[in-house]
Amino acid sequence: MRVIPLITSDDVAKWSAKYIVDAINKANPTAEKPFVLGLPTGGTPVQTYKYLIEYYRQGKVSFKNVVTFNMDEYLGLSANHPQSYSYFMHENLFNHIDILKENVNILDGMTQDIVATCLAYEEKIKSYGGIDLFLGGVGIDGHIAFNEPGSSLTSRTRVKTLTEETRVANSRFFDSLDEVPKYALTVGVATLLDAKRVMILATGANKSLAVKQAVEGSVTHMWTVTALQQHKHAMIVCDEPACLDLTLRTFKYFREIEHIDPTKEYNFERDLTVFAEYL
Ligand SMILES: N[C@@H]1[C@@H](O)[C@H](O)[C@@H](COP(=O)(O)O)O[C@@H]1O
Repeated sequence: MRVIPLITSDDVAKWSAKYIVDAINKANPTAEKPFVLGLPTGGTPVQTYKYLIEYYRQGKVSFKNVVTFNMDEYLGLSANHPQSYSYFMHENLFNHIDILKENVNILDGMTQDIVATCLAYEEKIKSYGGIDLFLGGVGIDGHIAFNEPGSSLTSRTRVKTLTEETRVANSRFFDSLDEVPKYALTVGVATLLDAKRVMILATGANKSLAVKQAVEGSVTHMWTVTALQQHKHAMIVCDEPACLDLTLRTFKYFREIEHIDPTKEYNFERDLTVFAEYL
């Protein structure tokens, strides 16, 4: 696993946006062979999306030949509900870039046939030859997408019951806790592990235990993010507060190999060139 312990949450956003842009450009996607990008919602990726929009506006990237699959959606919220993940994605990214409507895939929270919807999602991902890069966040309890503690590490897209902790954490986006849905559709841990690359963003001290488990803990379904230890190209990009629970040894080790020196300005261009083999 590659751990990139940056300084600020803005560094995390810059780093991840640059990585995504470079990956898309390097793939040189076409309509026949698009770049397939997995995407999350939540507070963490918002700044990354802002930088992606900026790159697009500067003409440094096009999303015309990019196909996206979002990782999850609340069950019972329609696409135009302001708290639905579909609404979030359009507001924060899709409405501001040149992605084609038909290339955006988000699970239907209003589906009448959950099993068929989830199965079709997996099939559609497969039809594109899999996901090239899955971007994700992490919950306080170490969940990825909505794979709550105890989720099977071999799970596929399905419906999940949300934990009280997740509902409380996500209630900040709703008027009250009662309004937070109790269920969600989500890609499974195995769906994530199938992606060619997975990049998890973690910012803020409330994510530090999850980061510790992900990097130093053992693989366990109680912290589903730990499954990434079994992935060939998994990355965790974090700010300093999110690293608070890492041992100093681990922290220094990754800082050193990633050339991150807090006394100097981080050179985003250089590092992505140095690590071009990862792209
Ligand atoms: N299903 C989402 C996850 O995909 C996200 O990673 C997590 C953390 O969100 P935030 O970035 O707001 O902390 O929240 C939700 O539970």
